Amino acid sequence: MSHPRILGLTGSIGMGKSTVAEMFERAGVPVFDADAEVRRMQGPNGELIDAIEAEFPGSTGPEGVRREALGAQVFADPAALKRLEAIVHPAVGAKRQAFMIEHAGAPMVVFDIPLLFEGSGHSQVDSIIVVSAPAEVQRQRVLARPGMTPEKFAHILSLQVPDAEKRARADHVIDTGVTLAETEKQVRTLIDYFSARN
Ligand SMILES: CC(C)(COP(=O)(O)OP(=O)(O)OC[C@H]1O[C@@H](n2cnc3c(N)ncnc32)[C@H](O)[C@@H]1O)[C@@H](O)C(=O)NCCC(=O)NCCS
Ligand SMILES: Nc1ncnc2c1ncn2[C@@H]1O[C@H](COP(=O)(O)OP(=O)(O)OP(=O)(O)O)[C@@H](O)[C@H]1O
Repeated sequence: MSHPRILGLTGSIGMGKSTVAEMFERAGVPVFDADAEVRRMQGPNGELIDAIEAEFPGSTGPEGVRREALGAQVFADPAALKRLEAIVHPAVGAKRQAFMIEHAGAPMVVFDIPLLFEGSGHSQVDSIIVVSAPAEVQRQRVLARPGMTPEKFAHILSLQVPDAEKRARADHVIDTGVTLAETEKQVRTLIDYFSARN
């Protein structure tokens, strides 16, 4: 059976992936937001709470996963991060399957996958779209976020595939170092391009 063309949307921290995903959504393209699914499943009464509490005692509470505390633990310890991913990633896969069934009739869908290159995401998509801006723009955006420090930023960057490599492996790059209107125009152009190919 044919399925909608799957556009995998990715980019490093602060490159504007969420903003661009919203632009696709506004244009009528269904978007699967892996991060949002994770947050839901890790939130109050989320289906992953018990498994995460069992593996990382004390990491959850009435509000669900204590994200800052768990993040501090797993981002400092690659083996712990692997154990968390082993709980989270299969659950995300199941949600994605349900999304595809729901939107089986659409010409194209977007998978918003922060870690497309870091994980196995690239094998699940038909085309890879990378959002990218100059490193200095990225740095300013991320450091403007509450609770972010230059050290934290450097560490998260070290866990991610470098922007240059992402761009090299992309089928299409969306420039987010420009105005929102210019970026939105690039999104429209891509949608037209994929519409014409269906
Ligand atoms: C540890 C958690 C609870 C921390 O949550 P918190 O809200 O503080 O941070 P957030 O999720 O926004 O991540 C911050 C930055 O780290 C990056 N990041 C998140 N998980 C990973 C990972 N497994 N490997 C590398 N980078 C990661 C994100 O892309 C983002 O740029 C959360 O990141 C998590 O559960 N991660 C493991 C699950 C996972 O792989 N999620 C990615 C989407 S499927
Ligand atoms: N042309 C542009 N395209 C996208 N974002 C832009 C642009 N110009 C300014 N911005 C701003 O940059 C920020 C990008 O943040 P956004 O949350 O979209 O990044 P992200 O890549 O999803 O981050 P993370 O991976 O950390 O979750 C937003 O505040 C957005 O308004």
